[in-house]
Amino acid sequence: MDFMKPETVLDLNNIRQALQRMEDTIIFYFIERSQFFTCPSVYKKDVFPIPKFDGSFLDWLLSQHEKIQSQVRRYQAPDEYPFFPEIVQPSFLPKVNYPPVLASYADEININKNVLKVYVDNMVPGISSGSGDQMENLGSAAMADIDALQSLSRRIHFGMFVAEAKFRNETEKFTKLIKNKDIKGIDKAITNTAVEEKILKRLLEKAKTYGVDPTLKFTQHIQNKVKPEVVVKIYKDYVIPLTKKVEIDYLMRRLEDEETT
Ligand SMILES: O=C(O)C(=O)C[C@]1(C(=O)O)C=C[C@@H](O)C=C1
Repeated sequence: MDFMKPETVLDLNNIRQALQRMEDTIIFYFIERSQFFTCPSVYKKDVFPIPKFDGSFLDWLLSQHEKIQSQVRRYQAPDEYPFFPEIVQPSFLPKVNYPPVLASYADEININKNVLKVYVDNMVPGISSGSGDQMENLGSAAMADIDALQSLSRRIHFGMFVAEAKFRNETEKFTKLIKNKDIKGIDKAITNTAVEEKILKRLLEKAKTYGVDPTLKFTQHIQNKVKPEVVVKIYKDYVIPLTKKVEIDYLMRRLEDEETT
């Protein structure tokens, strides 16, 4: 996939390959996060006296990262969406002229608030090595969170490329569904159960393999760094449904944008 060549970005096979590659990244970041306890203090507001900031320690650290990363053009890339759009800064680097692939409103579709919430509430408890705070590891846990969150966000917002490719492949069918505001119909049209099942099967194998020291593979009582069933459940309950939400949010507005059609 090459963002300078739109035809490669709108090929559903290429998009699925990119999503498949992201599974590796996400599993490895979960493995990194699994070294630490849940560390609830990282996610609660007003635990630490952060100067001039209203939010949790993670909100602060992530927003500071985004502030810097925006200055090296991270959020100009069509596949990157910030958690704190209000903090994004202009870059001193020259602008990259990405050829438009997505509709002009794509930047307005940002479900990172949902991503952050399900990550903290539903993913962290499953991947952490224990419950409670480890005061000496708060920074390390939050840094691992940032990596995991950014890779999850990229995966989920990739739904827009999937949606655009599907719209172009079956423009008439989607135009009708969108005109009728038929959300259920759109949901059905974008769902491919066979693809989802394949993803979940592959994740189970990947999590089993990546989470074990290969030199211990043939010993008894091997311990996975992250429970493979937890990774599968996270994808089944949150990652895939949120990707579909992005696809639907994007498609519902697709007729606003005549130019890209
Ligand atoms: O590959 C697709 O067709 C997608 O829409 C992506 C995805 C996913 O999140 O992986 C979501 C919905 C489909 O049912 C299958 C897979």
